[in-house]
Amino acid sequence: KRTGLPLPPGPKGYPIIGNVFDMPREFAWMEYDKWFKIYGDMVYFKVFGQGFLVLGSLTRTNDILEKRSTNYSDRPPMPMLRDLMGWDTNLGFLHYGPWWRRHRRAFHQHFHVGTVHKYHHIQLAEAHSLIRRLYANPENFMYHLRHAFAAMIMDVTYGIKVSEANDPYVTTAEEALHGMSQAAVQGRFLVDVLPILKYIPSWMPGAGFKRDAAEWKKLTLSMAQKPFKHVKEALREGKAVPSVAAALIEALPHEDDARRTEEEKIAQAAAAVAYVGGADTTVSAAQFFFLAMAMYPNVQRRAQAEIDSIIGSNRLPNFHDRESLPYVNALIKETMRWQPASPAGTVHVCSNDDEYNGYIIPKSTIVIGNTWTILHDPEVYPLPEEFIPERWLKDGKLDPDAQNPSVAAFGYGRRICPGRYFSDASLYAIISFVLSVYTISPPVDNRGNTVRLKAEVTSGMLSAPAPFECQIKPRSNAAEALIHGSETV
Ligand code: HEM
Repeated sequence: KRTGLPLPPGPKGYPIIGNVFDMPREFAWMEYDKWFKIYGDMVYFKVFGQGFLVLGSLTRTNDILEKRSTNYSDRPPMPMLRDLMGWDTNLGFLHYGPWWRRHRRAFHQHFHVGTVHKYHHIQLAEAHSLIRRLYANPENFMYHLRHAFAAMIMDVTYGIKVSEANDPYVTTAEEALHGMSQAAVQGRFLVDVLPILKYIPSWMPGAGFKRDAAEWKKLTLSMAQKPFKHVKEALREGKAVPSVAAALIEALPHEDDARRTEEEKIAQAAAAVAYVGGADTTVSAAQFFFLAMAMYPNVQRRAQAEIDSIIGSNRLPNFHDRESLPYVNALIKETMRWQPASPAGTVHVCSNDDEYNGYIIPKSTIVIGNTWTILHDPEVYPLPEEFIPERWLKDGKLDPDAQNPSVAAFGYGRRICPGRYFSDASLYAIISFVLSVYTISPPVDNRGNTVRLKAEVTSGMLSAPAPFECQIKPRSNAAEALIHGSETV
């Protein structure tokens, strides 16, 4: 209140505890969506003195998170994750500043829009393995999608071909990610509210969180160190295959150089974050695609008709075909919009007191861009709950004026997802292959009736479809031949 300006509007709270009872515990993005209808498109609330500002329109995210991004690109302190569980080198959690910038640069040089084409052959090969696995066990499609993305990212990042099941690198990464998602739930660990607790000895009663954190930390470190070490050794023995980690290691200063240790730390972290950033998000988007196909058969038929007319049934799609498949591209955009994997984005922090539109936004306010609301704005996307790829098309082509889901789906400002181009290509490979050879349909019950599927999602930091069943059947004999064939590109 130093400037005399008011705080933005929001639910009235109690002294000291603030809005602790209003703060949504589950499906926060839906709750915020309701608040915008009451308080307007920016809502401020406090929990134990910590201010939160939730933004509910593209105008607000553009004005605040994009145009003022120098002041809104920090992350909150996360004592449990960062100080105790070893996630302090993760680009996504780093405080904004020169150290973050160095990590971001290291990552960006291997995942920017002009370079991701180098990984297309890996993405196509893994999409092919996916359609083979779907043939063998279609009921495990959710798992197969996870495996497909893990295989893509491990090959691209480390040149490691993961095994079909129980791969040690993948198992460690998945366990580390599980620990991270547990600790990322706001309010789950008291140490995140009272950071001083991180100093209490592990043996003390009530310090169970420290013992848990120590176990999780082993996984976090192992996830980053082991595959990186593998590449270092392969390089030393002259056996390394091209990979992001190999390129990062080869660009390091000489072993005797004083800068080496620090640069190597950055290289190791930049490689590891690819799995962390991409796994849950891209996989969730691919799973939503399966759900959409099972719910919207006409959309699926139209996409398949396009593929059949452009590609025929004697080969699988490749990246050269992409421009000629506007409907498939529209379908990918609609997947990102319909059920965004990150519906409440990732929190940003305001570094210095700011004034905006007659309001004060105090330093340290946690700012949330509510992606769900932006991508479900009925003025921009009529019937937002429905899956309608046609909304992205005009005269049979992608409509350049349609508001792209990437205005919100990948976050905002300087922290916008640097893996978005890789993710988009991964989804294209998976979606175009699956549509070419399979028909996805809803399950049937014991009496042979079709089960009506609904778009039910999980809650948490990220959103994925709640477990569902569907039928996945080859479209024809020619499709079966493609599934078992060896041709990919
Ligand atoms: C559907 C797929 C994906 C979605 C929806 C998604 C979404 C996001 C979001 C919302 C953020 C936070 C942005 C912000 O703070 O405003 C983010 C950050 C990040 N993403 Fe992604 N992402 C996806 C795929 C990927 C992939 C495949 C990778 C790696 C190859 C990746 C790597 C990262 C990294 C490293 C960050 C942290 C950036 C930073 O804090 O500076 N993401 N992503």
